[in-house]
Amino acid sequence: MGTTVAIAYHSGFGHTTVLAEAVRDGVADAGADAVLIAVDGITEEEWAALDAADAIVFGSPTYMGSASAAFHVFAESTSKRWAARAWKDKVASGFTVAGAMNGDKLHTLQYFAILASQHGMHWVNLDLTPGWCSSTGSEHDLNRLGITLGAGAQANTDQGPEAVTKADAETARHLGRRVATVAKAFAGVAR
Ligand SMILES: Cc1cc2nc3c(=O)[nH]c(=O)nc-3n(C[C@H](O)[C@H](O)[C@H](O)COP(=O)(O)O)c2cc1C
Repeated sequence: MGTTVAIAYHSGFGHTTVLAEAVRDGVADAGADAVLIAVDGITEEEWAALDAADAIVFGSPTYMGSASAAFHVFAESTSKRWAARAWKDKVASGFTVAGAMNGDKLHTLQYFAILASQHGMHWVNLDLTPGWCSSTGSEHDLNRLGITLGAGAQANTDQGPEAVTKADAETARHLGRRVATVAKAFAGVAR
């Protein structure tokens, strides 16, 4: 059976969905299977897909400096799995988008990393050096926001999903590739 990466995300206005789809494309680039799960309408079949996945990538917009309320509802719904250690040794990572360049999105990624650690999962970082930090850099650079814990994006609040930049989508795609590559290496070793 192939390696499967589940992308468990919430999106209020479509920006996070664009990133989730980019992560999915990166997973496919690495030759693994991706499952997109919108956690605000999660079904029993999708819970089973999360339980079966080798890796879970968490995604949410940054709302009021943290993951959205809908994502937090989902996270709290994982407590029985936490108690059963059901997700122990799965690979994990995360991504977020905010209206501001900073917008406190690091806090959202840190929250995802703590959620993963509560479950005994193995957090995978972005592994991209910061872009857009020299006279030769630009907003078109990969990892233009210079975040390393996961993938971060900025999208104008007065625009729809088309506001997600190519650079940020490519950064999320990179994360998908990296998580899938690590999950493939882990398969049959840690779990
Ligand atoms: C309730 C609410 C809270 C927000 N809080 C923040 C915030 O703390 N920092 C920020 O930069 N943007 C904030 N934003 C803007 C969103 O992060 C931004 O519009 C994001 O792209 C929305 O993603 P989505 O379309 O997937 O929901 C907030 C938006 C809403 C609706």
